[in-house]
Amino acid sequence: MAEPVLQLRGVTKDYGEEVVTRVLFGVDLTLRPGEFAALVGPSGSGKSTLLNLIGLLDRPTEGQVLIQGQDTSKLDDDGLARMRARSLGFIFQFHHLLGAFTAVENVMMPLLADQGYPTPEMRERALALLRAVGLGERAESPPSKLSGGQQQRVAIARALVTSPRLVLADEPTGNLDTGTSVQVFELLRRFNVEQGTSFLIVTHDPRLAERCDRIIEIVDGRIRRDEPVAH
Ligand SMILES: Nc1ncnc2c1ncn2[C@@H]1O[C@H](COP(=O)(O)OP(=O)(O)OP(=O)(O)O)[C@@H](O)[C@H]1O
Repeated sequence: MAEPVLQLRGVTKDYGEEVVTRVLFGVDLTLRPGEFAALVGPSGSGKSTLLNLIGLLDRPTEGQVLIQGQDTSKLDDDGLARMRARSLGFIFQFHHLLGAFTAVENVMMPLLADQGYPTPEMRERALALLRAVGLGERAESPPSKLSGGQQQRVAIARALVTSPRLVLADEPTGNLDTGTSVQVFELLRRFNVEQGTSFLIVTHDPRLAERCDRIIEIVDGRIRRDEPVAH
């Protein structure tokens, strides 16, 4: 069987120093290449905390996070940053596009972070992604001239420009109306099917969760349910 893109082994997370609060309790989770999974659960249950650990933005108190088989607890901060740039893509509820740059420049940013200076190939790659999300004509527009759904499509192009093996999406449609949400969601699904990219999508919307192949539910810092969705 193909190597998992993600493995969590006994991951716990505590916050605070004098008063310690445990928010994740020994979470085990495996995601395989091409999986399209929803992460659901009540507010405060630990979804964002878990996503931050998987995204290598924070370290677990105990346990291990393996990305493509590599134990990330062995990496220093530079190693984590490289792993993040090479293997992971991020999509947030609020897209965090940079207002002073055009759409295509925003999409190029993760490539720049890796290599340091822009090249014509980077621009071509970013344009190809913008065309793939239906925004080839808007490449030179600043984010402020785009609708909410268009801005989120630029953010998706930016997340995918490095061909990550795993994309982490935190409420990617939380800020959009229902029709636009479905369009944005279908776009993620298309990349999943066409490129085999794995997705882990935090959502509060049960209808969107039901469109995924697997639903992982977290309650009070523990996985309470993890099952496939019958389509
Ligand atoms: N930096 C922090 N310091 C202390 N406590 C924190 C910190 N971040 C989160 N928490 C606490 O950890 C728990 C889990 O929070 P988390 O943001 O992971 O939940 P969530 O499931 O993502 O919630 P929501 O759906 O509302 O975004 C909450 O009780 C929260 O108050």
